[in-house]
Amino acid sequence: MGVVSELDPDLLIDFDDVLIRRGGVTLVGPVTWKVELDEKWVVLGPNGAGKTSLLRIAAAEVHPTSGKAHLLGEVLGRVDVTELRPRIGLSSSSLAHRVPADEVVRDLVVSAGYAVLGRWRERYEEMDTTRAVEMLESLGAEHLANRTYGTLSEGERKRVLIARALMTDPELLLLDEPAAGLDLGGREELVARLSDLAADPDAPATVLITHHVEEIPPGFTHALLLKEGEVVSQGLIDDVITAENLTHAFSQAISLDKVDGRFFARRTRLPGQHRR
Ligand SMILES: Nc1ncnc2c1ncn2[C@@H]1O[C@H](COP(=O)(O)OP(=O)(O)OP(=O)(O)O)[C@@H](O)[C@H]1O
Repeated sequence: MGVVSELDPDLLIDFDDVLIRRGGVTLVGPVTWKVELDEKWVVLGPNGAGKTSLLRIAAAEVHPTSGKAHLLGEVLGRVDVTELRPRIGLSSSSLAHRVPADEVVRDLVVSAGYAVLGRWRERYEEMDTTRAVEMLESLGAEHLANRTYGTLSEGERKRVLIARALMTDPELLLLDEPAAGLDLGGREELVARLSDLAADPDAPATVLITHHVEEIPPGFTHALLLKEGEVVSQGLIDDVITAENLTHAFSQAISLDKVDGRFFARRTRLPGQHRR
């Protein structure tokens, strides 16, 4: 009798009580979380809440200490992660720091398909180069194709790394704090590009980590809010990103506005509270 897979192919992330523990300390979890094919998620929470730890399971970089993690219809722990990883596009600051300064942007993007960084050895196919330029175009960065990575601004680097993450036509796109370190113009440019991506029916399911509600691109559909490793709330974005939930997660009285699909948060001074 054959083994019938019970895994739903439309579920790209299917975590059941996943938890990561190191040295007796729980970094994140238990988290039960499902991300479907057409969903765009934001993972939000204070410093140290466990966002990157959770994303590292989704990137097949670490296995949970306990719980079950299904990724792209495969069971983490039973699948060869080297086959899984090309199906997942990842942009993170740890990756950004590993890129050699003299890497030419076009080669950096093309090399994603070969899972190499800082190695220009193969003669890449012309088709790959064409696709790399298309990916750069989709992030408004085609003019940077011939530049070396070390000469780019922070904002340009972020856009180039997202183009690289999209190069393999991944089923799942993971973006760890893509707007960190950007100035207002850079942030707004990136938010607009990610909003365009969210509206593209061919775009992969996406998970974006951020600390700031202002960085949530319009069109993102769902949110997961973490505090001290645990889920405060998760689900449709407007149900999760609320003043009440943010107040709880950030342990401060937060008021929230939504204008033209964008969120804006600030601390509310409680009655009788004076500036110190
Ligand atoms: N290898 C490790 N060993 C011990 N503790 C760790 C390890 N990696 C992370 N941590 C701790 O786990 C907690 C969660 O870290 P994580 O990086 O996932 O949080 P985060 O929400 O992404 O934080 P930030 O917003 O500051 O980037 C933090 O307290 C961190 O210090």
